[in-house]
Amino acid sequence: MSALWKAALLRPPFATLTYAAPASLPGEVWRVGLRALAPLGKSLAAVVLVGQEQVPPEGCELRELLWPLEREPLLGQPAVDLAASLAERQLISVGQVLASVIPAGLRSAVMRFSVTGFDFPSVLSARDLAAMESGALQRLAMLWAQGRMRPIERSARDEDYAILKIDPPWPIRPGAVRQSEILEYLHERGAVSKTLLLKSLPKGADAALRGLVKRGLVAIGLPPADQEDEAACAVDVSGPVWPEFTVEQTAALADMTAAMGQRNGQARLLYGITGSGKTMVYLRMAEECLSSGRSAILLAPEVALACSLHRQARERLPGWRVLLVHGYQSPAKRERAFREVAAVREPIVVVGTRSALFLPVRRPGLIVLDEEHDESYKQDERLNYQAKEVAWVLARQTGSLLVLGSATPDVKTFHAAQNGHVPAVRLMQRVGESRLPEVELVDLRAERSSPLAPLSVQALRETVQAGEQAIIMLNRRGYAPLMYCLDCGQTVKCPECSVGLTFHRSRGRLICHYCGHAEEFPMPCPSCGAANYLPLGEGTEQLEEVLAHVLPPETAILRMDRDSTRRQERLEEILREFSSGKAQVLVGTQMLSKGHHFPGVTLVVVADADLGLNMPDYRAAERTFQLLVQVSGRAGRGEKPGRVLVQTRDPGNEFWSHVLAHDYQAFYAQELELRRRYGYPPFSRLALVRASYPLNWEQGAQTLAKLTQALRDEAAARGVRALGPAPAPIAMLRGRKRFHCLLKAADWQSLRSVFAKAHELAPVGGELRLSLDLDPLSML
Ligand SMILES: Nc1ncnc2c1ncn2[C@@H]1O[C@H](COP(=O)(O)OP(=O)(O)OP(=O)(O)O)[C@@H](O)[C@H]1O
Ligand SMILES: [Zn+2]
Repeated sequence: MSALWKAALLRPPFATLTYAAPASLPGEVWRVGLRALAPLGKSLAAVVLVGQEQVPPEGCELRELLWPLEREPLLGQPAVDLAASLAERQLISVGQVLASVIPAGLRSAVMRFSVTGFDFPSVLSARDLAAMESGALQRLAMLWAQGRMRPIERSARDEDYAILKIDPPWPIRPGAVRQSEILEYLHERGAVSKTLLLKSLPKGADAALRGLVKRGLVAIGLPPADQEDEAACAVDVSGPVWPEFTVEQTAALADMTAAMGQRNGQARLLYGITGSGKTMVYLRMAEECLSSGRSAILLAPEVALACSLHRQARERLPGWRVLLVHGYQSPAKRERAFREVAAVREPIVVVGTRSALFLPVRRPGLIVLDEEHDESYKQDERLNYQAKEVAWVLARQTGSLLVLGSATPDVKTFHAAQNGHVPAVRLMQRVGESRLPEVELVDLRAERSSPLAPLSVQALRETVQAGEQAIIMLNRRGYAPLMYCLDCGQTVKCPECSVGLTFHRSRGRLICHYCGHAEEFPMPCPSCGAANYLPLGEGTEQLEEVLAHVLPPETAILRMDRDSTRRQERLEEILREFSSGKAQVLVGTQMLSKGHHFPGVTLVVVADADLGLNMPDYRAAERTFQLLVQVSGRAGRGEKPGRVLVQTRDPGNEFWSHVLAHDYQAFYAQELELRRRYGYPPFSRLALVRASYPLNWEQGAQTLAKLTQALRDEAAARGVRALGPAPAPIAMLRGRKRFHCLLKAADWQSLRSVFAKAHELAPVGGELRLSLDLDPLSML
């Protein structure tokens, strides 16, 4: 009997089906990770071979694979194993995982082959093959073996992108509705493919777009992320000059290099304070790894940080191939990267964001996750995963070393380090002369009207007058988070979500930060029709305005938040202007806390440190601590010492003492005690079942009640604690009512079983959406 293969479908229903290898081709052709054409119903589908099978399926006809889509498998065994393990964890099929990680162009069954020999036409399509008799297929197989039949690779075509060139307010006629629509659209989403843009907007957008291009408001071309990569690759790199490593760096390198050399899948926590030279250690490790003949994967939580890491890697590792891969690149670019990684045989360096873990890197030896505590390592849309876990699985499967680096490790990671599961390597000194800054609390309670206390204003003035730089962080964009109507006492809410609309003054709009709903402002109050508003609270836009008032008039102030950096060039411009010292003051959201190295900064002000602390979330304290340490770490990185002012309305809170002392370990000890007391991770496994249904769905309450019962019964039977379902903190989002049920258990398996069972018992109609978030990061 011919061999049987398990093949994962790369399109719905994403099932794994068993096929027989056809007699026409020799058995060696078929290998794990190979893409192939397989018959499915009356059509053809692209599949990935995920393993062999011993027993034929019962009760259905066994069909044969048609033809391989490539000579060498696109995916190696590690990539297939990784997909399989993630599928198991997320209760989905391998095909679903593979379909999410393989670029679209490589999932298609529409395929052609070039053929030379016998009397075949020179080009054969997949359909032609499907229609052939076995004799013809056998002749083709001879050509395939001789390399005279090849798949025709459709090289991924670069699409034209529409790119916004100017920030609002835009110089267009008030009546230019179409143009305004295009500009708003691009401002909301960043660069998008021209085809998608025109498809999403009403007719007539084409002409309007041409008008905008002519006037220089919009450009058509490669997306900025692709341009950036090209620019970095054009940089002329000279030989690496490694600095002399510090004693701590040397010890860290020695330990981790030894662990990497054992090739048995170990992990290390690189716990190093801000500015202690962690990045330098990663790069040196990468060089070591490449020299030993294996590839290195270096991940950063955000695109801007990945770009910066990529530049440094290119500088330090000349002569090696260094690839940048992240989610803002165009599909064509990502497809090329995927093919390139699959094809190269020599060791390479892949730098990127979380999705880069799924590239089919052949022989990884080192996987680094910088800023491992960052929440961006978890993906919650489409395919759910936590990159840290995926990386850990990959490291064990491939015998690589996993390095998790942070100044403020995830409490769970540090707990694992304390228990000896993930040995910790420490860098407790800053490199060179720089010292950690002094942190002081500023009591904001007496302050009624200004977002800045007199002490902070004074410090800012002194800094600017001394020719030094300051950073002010306020983790809320826009002008004011709430618009309060003085006549009726209501605040303006999003019609689709149970949250207030944020006033964005420069755009003249009220915007929902959750769904993007926008209203022109000024407008009459939706409740009473008056127009007598009081903006409540402050956002970065307002803070920028306040600063312009209180600082000397010649002070140059920059703002960095999601609104001011919609255009990637603008983000780089801001970073450049600030690092070059052209501007003295940088205001922004948590975006500015991460990774950037500004040696001229001597003062950091945290405008509202209480913001994150009061979130309804067991991780609120951890998240706030991490943010404050990161942003404090931006001060005093040069020769001059730094100062950090933390403004709070709750100065008595014990939490601050750890921030003032930069004492991660004291914070950790206190936090761990709380987690133990309330049974939160790392002392339990947590999952959030999210359910939602449309506001006007009549069977909603009843269906939810059934689900609730099923969840509770199953949880009780398995010793899992179930809290809820209760309305979510954001009880309505995009017109859907939302409910949460928090599950706590000792192990992941029981959580999964409870969810699976509930799913089964309470059949989910089309209207009720149900999802399982394992180890949730956000409880909103
Ligand atoms: N051994 C060394 N000698 C001299 N300079 C060094 C050394 N190691 C690192 N540096 C420099 O010190 C600065 C900070 O190093 P690096 O960016 O690696 O720190 P980090 O720990 O990653 O900081 P953060 O966590 O704040 O991002 C960089 O400019 C880097 O080039
Ligand atoms: Zn909304």
